[in-house]
Amino acid sequence: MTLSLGCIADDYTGASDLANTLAKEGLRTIQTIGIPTDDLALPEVDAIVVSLKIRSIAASEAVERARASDRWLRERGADHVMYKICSTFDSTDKGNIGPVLDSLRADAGETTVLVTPAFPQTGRTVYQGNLFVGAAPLNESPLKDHPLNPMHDANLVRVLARQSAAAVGLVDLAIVARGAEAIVERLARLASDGNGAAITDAVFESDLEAIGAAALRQRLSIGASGLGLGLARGLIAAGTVRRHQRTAVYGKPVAGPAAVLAGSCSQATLKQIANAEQTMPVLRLDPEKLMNRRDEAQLALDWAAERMARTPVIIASSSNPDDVSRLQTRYGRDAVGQVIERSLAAIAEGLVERGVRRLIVAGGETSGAVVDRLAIPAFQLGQEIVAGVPVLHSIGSRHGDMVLALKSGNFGGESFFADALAIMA
Ligand SMILES: Nc1ncnc2c1ncn2[C@@H]1O[C@H](COP(=O)(O)OP(=O)(O)OP(=O)(O)O)[C@@H](O)[C@H]1O
Ligand SMILES: O=C(O)[C@@H](O)C(=O)CO
Repeated sequence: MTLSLGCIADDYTGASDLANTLAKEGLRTIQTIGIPTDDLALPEVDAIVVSLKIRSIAASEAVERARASDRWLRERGADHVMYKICSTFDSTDKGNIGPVLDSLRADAGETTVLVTPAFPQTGRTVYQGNLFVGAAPLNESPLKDHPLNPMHDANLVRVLARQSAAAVGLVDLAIVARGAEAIVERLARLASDGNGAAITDAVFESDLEAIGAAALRQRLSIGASGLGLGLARGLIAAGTVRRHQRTAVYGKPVAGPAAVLAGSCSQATLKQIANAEQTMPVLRLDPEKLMNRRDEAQLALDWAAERMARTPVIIASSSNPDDVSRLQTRYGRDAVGQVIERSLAAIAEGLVERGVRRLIVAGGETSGAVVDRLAIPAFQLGQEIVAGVPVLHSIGSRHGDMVLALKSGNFGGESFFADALAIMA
């Protein structure tokens, strides 16, 4: 297999979002969970998205895993590697976007790396280096209350400069609007001024096409799904990849009970849970009890077992920002995140042991914990449910064929869970 594009995603929902975009644009794409073992049979593809769970771990470990994935992808022929970050630039002053950028840039021998989290389809745009979520600057959006990485600054030039060892410049919209050549010239100028990265404005898909064409002149780029769209269109326009029709469904339909697990505390997920509560049973886990009682997961499984032969069930730890911060003050942010992720992963395993084969998970960290526990090695891309969330068909799962949807916390409309279950039926 010779890859035309290699991608490394810093979380699993982000990986399926990017893989969905690439598949939609005509690239044969699969999502792997980490670096696959040599014995995993993979189909012939144009792009692989290696999913890592490195958004919120120690920077040194994130760097090590990203570098190993980068080496693996390049050994399989990928000339260009995209590092997929969140469209809301989820990170802290310690990283991990800056440290990973610095190390991948050094490995690729690049001078100034193009960075853009813009993804206009989901309302993420960048202007004068400032990230907007819909109409709100990042620091006024719900991301200001994120449980792991609250975002308090919309100016990404500043945000990235705090994380990266190198200086950070800007390719502004006026330059992007002039096209790929103008972007390449600006990057060369920023390189000669000593910048290691360039936040790049983008508002419309045409901006992303110019950005993709410019990025492909280099060996590395960093961004969200919008950048993936630009790279895919650039590869097809250059004739490097032939456009393939997306195959919507692989294999036989998967039967068996369906369940939803939610660990995301985003406003979008909270609304989706409230909406689903009108039509299906929802178990709201008590996070305080999850922190203290070992049998809480077992109780949730007993609750689900009584219902899931008749109806899909939802089990959620999600709370509003005030409750999240109370819990974190009491037990510490990392401890809370990890204990709840572990509990939801244990519940996922118990559900699958009881026959669940269709599973929706809300939240990137939560999805990482669940998919790791289920030890699913890779996914084929199925139908798109909403922008950024595809149906995923397991490859090589020890539980037999499964279909999953890994929903980024902020994605999807209020009826997402019912809509997804209908498509996954
Ligand atoms: N009630 C709660 N109180 C505090 N933390 C919680 C609670 N429920 C879940 N968590 C933790 O909050 C974090 C949510 O992160 P996760 O990545 O799953 O969702 P998200 O950030 O909304 O999604 P995405 O990364 O896809 O945007 C997880 O670490 C989870 O364990
Ligand atoms: O880019 C996004 O917003 C998502 O794919 C994501 O990474 C959320 O975890």
